Amino acid sequence: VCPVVASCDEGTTPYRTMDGSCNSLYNPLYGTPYRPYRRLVPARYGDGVFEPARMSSGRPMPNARQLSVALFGETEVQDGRSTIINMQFGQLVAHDMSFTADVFGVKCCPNGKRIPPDLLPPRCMPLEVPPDDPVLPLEDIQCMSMLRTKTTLEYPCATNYGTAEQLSSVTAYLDLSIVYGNSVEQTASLRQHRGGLMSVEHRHGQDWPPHNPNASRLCQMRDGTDVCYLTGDLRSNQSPHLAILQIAHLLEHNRLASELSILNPCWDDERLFQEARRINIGKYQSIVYNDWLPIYLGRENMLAQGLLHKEAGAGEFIRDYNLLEDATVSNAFGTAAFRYFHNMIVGQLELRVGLPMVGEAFR
Ligand code: HEM
Ligand SMILES: [Ca+2]
Repeated sequence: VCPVVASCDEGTTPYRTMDGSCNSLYNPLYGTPYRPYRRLVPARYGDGVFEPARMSSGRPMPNARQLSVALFGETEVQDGRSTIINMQFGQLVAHDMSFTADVFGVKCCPNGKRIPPDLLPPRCMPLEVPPDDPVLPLEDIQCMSMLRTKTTLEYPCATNYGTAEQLSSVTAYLDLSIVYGNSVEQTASLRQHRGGLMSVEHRHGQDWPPHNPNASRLCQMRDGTDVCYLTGDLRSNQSPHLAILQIAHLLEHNRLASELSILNPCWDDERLFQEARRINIGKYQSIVYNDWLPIYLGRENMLAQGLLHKEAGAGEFIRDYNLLEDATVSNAFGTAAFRYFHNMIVGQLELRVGLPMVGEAFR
């Protein structure tokens, strides 16, 4: 079903929509799922439309793994200041903003073993491991699974700009879509529909996200005691560290909804849900902008760029919302810039639970 242009009757709801539509009344679809990534510079495909770019000599680009090893090596550098949570919170933010549609689901290099080119599934472009690679051949890994994603060329709903454009499947806004999902229907399936609460399972004296009904497909389950959570984001089981942050934001929603219901006994389920969601998102955005981003961008730089403001006085507000601003994530940001943080992942992390394809791609 193709997304229809939302009609944003002002005043119908004071809350963020679940799919991010109507944030900008200038273009209600800015930042909504299943739209092409924005481009900072024009695409440069080999054939001008879809084929991978080539060097000016016409030869294929150098092997990406070879470049990675040559440029960054395989060393571990301990950070004297930050713990793993700095990296981990970033992954949560990344998942809130970007998820390339159809990036997973096809194995292009099963268990690290090469598939003969004529048997490769469509859209597969596995990355060959160079023979002199210092790490992967030791584990008998011949290649890494890489899948070219679906683009506007295949997706009938998206505007076709003539060249292939990749699509993001999540809201670009920092709206905790990782907790609440990306559409009205998805959110409805995650809610209890009473007391404004999100669905949870009570085990060992504590609340947890519900079991994922697609566990066998989505998670590597070693045995019946392994868990695979249902959250707003398909990637939430990728590592225990990521799952913990998903759980924290889910439980904070239910804590807020419960507190609000005591303070406001007349509020119905919808009001409690939306008000708790609004506060939860506000707190999270405050952490992103006031605490997390300054570590990397520098508070002074953020102030200079208008990403932060000098503290407003009591009762004062900053009104810098610009409805002409397109919040859509750019391809360069989702594909390159924001993955810079992959450099910060400590080498010995094990991805015991999680999407099998993710574990494989990451190796
Ligand atoms: C244990 C930590 C992490 C693991 C195992 C991991 C692994 C992965 C994998 C396998 C992908 C998909 C690769 C593909 O396109 O085929 C990916 C995508 C991505 N990662 Fe990470 N990552 C981690 C942490 C982070 C962090 C800390 C950030 C940023 C702060 C980040 C940002 C991104 C972004 C922006 C994408 C692209 C998402 C999309 O639009 O589809 N990741 N990561
Ligand atoms: Ca989002």
